[in-house]
Amino acid sequence: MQASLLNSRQVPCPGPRCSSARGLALRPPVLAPVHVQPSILPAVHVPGSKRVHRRVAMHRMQAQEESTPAPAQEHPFPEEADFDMLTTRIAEVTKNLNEELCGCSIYLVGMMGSGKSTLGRMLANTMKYAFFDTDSMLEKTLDMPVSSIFKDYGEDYFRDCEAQVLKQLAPYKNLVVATGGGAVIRPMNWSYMHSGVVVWLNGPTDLLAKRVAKEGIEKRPLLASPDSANPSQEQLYENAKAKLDSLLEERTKFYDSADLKISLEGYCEDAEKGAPTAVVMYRLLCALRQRIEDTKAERESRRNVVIENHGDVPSMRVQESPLAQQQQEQEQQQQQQQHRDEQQEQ
Ligand SMILES: Nc1ncnc2c1ncn2[C@@H]1O[C@H](COP(=O)(O)OP(=O)(O)O)[C@@H](O)[C@H]1O
Ligand SMILES: O=C(O)C1=C[C@@H](OP(=O)(O)O)[C@@H](O)[C@H](O)C1
Repeated sequence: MQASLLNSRQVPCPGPRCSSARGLALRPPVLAPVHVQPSILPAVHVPGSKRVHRRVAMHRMQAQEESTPAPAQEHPFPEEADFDMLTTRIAEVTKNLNEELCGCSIYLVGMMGSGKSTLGRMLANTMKYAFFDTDSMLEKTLDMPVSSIFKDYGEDYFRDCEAQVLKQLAPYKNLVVATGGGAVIRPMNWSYMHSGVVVWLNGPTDLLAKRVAKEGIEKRPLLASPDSANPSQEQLYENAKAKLDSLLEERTKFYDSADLKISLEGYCEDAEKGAPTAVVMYRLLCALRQRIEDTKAERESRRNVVIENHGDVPSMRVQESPLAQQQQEQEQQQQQQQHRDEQQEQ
């Protein structure tokens, strides 16, 4: 089965794109944001004999209702947090976030069961972004479940298709994309995902195994065990845990390349269930905001080069930024004060 690349004419030109690989949320707003409209979404041309060519449906899902209140937290909530407080905090941290991100897309990566699809929908809804799930896009395009794609065509073919989907999404802004757990293993996919911010949802494998065992592994062919046709819940969990452990070992080096790493761990009495989706989203939003603040401060503190035109030959001079100047002044004042204190002591 040969992989055919998507005809480039099918991908709307987004304008010049920054090729820098890391921290794209922080990239200066050189681009006019590209707002995704369902009607301009590209058709995904997947490789292989079927050559299915369909318009990709838009999935702007409603946020999943979180019925469980947030559990008591050590971090980020100092005290017992209730759902109202969490909602308020989420609203606070989301304020002006879109403008600051300049529509930068968010790519969720992580192992199976880490909640990429669940969180992705909620995040997209909160940020007023469009949501895409690469597995669902492939299933719709090929008109078959992920497990059948693996069974009938093999994992390589699935990975080729997955790469095509990511390539097609990369030019767009204002997206939350839930990727498949193995998308990270192809280096090329990183070049697509780094058109946005890549966020790793990182949780312990026993938590992930519990979730996928509960859900059933039909959607996740890599977790299927050849040993038993009708596995018990416990066998499902054990098989899933063993497989997830070995996959995580292989993949950690890839996940480590993400821009942000968000913990799924729960706290206190709900520890074994992991943090509720809304709490994970709050952590993610805080991390995004923090990254933006850090970058702003870093930019501010950089020296500016000033070209001066005194006479015939322009000369170049390095000028401190206002923030750096302020810091220098403060340091000077502190030194002077220290000097005065020392003199007084003598
Ligand atoms: N924060 C969470 N708390 C409890 N269950 C969750 C949470 N996030 C996801 N789940 C459940 O875990 C399972 C896997 O979630 P999913 O979003 O499909 O993960 P992924 O897309 O990463 O494979 C689903 O049954 C989902 O309802
Ligand atoms: O980890 C993986 O290699 C896979 C994860 C799955 O997606 P989820 O992570 O959404 O379960 C799906 O893409 C496929 O079964 C392969």
